Amino acid sequence: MKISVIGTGYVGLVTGVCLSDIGHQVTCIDIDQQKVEKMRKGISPIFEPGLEELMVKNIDAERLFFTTDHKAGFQNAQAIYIAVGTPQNGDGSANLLFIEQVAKDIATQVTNDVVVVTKSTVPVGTNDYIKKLIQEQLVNDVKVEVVSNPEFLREGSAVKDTFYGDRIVIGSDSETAASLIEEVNKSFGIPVYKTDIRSAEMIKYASNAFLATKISFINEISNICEKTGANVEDVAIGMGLDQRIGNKFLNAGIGYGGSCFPKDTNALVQIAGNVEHDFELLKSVIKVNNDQQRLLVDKAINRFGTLSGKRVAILGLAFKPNTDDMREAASIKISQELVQMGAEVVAYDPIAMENAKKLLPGAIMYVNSIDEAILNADCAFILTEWDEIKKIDLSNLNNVMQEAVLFDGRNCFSIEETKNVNIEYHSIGRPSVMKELVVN
Ligand SMILES: NC(=O)C1=CN([C@@H]2O[C@H](COP(=O)(O)OP(=O)(O)OC[C@H]3O[C@@H](n4cnc5c(N)ncnc54)[C@H](O)[C@@H]3O)[C@@H](O)[C@H]2O)C=CC1
Ligand SMILES: O=C(O)[C@H]1O[C@H](OP(=O)(O)OP(=O)(O)OC[C@H]2O[C@@H](n3ccc(=O)[nH]c3=O)[C@H](O)[C@@H]2O)[C@H](O)[C@@H](O)[C@@H]1O
Repeated sequence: MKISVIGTGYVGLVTGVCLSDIGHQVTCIDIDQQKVEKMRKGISPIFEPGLEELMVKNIDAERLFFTTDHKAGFQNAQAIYIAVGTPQNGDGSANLLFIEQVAKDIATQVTNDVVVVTKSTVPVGTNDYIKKLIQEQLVNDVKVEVVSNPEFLREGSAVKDTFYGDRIVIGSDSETAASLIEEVNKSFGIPVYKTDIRSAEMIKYASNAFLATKISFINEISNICEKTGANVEDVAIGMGLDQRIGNKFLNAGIGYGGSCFPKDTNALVQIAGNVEHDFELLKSVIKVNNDQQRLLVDKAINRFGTLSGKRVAILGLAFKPNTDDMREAASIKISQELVQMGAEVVAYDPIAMENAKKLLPGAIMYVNSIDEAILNADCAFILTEWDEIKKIDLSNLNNVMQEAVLFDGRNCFSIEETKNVNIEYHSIGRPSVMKELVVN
């Protein structure tokens, strides 16, 4: 089938590439000329495992194309996917400016009957609004149907999630349009759940809000564990053995970040507010998350009294491993606080440093390895659980750091192994390990 995808970010590019890989003729459209030129050469503008290989394969097979020209990109397409950003407005609501522009692009430049598929995360009722905008501005005599097809992929495993996702949700008021999109996805072999448009839109927000709730819940439990002497990892394992609870998304840490949980939870509070529903539970989830992002800094202040003049190594900057995305990463707030307190901050991330430089305070020093970051440091903060960071040689810390004090926001190490190498180790929801004094 001939398909167009508008927007080549984490969702649009992965969707376009994977649809081409299952045999469709896909044209990806973006307004960013530089990005398009890169992608034409088979270079991915984002770091996403496995993506570039598939791009090259499908460009070579002449199934995958890139353009900045909407009209050319829409030519003969049976489905046009919308995958542009829906960032957060100042009040927390979703900003639909990119969506509105795309609706205009479609209305004015489509020349054949088409099904418009919304992948972007949009508030309940937005697909009806998109349909209205398109109908109002339509230039040619063509039939346009609208389908909601929310995306559930995770950054860092986006390609895998697209091929092996748990479900594909298709929301439509047209059986023909829904069937066409089911057909597009057939080769993925993933269970399809068809529903009405508004329910599909709500499934996306409810899913992200529920996952965020799970994280804030375990983070609250972790704070109580710290005060009562329990170990949150054992608690999470014990809880997760109950299949009604499940063992996923119970990793306590420094709170959720990323381009979606923070913005989508805020947007759902707004969506609820618009129909006079005060979503108290979700507001608490958001508050718990904001507080959790401060936790490591508080622990460090308790330990050192002041961080002024201390050399602090930050290991990991991205909001999660295997991505270069820095949007709403906990490292932003944490590094700002450290710099404000007068700490000398040295940071390392295997992939996200270039993006980090655009968002983090100018005073931060960036280095190219963990070893350089921890050299002579008074303490180290672990903010992202990259494999490389989980493999640090703990036994060497006493030799290279000023003081071997670790504040681990991702529980990368067991309490036992940190005791064995005699370092000071503060983690989340688990007892702190203090250094034993060795008397000669
Ligand atoms: N990032 C993620 O992991 C996920 C994101 N989502 C949702 O998917 C949507 C897209 O998210 P991302 O891929 O992260 O966005 P992004 O911000 O990475 O990419 C959006 C792209 O759209 C392009 N664009 C903007 N206006 C355009 C126009 N008129 N014509 C053509 N291209 C245009 C931009 O240049 C940019 O390349 C959002 O609604 C997000 O909430 C949903 C699931 C996962
Ligand atoms: O709508 C979206 O954009 C996407 O948002 C999340 O995906 P993503 O943000 O890429 O990454 P996650 O793996 O969900 O992690 C989000 C944040 O939660 C944190 N997290 C996750 C799991 C956990 O147990 N504990 C925890 O603190 C991670 O460190 C990270 O900061 C959802 O998992 C996807 O299903 C959804 O499509």
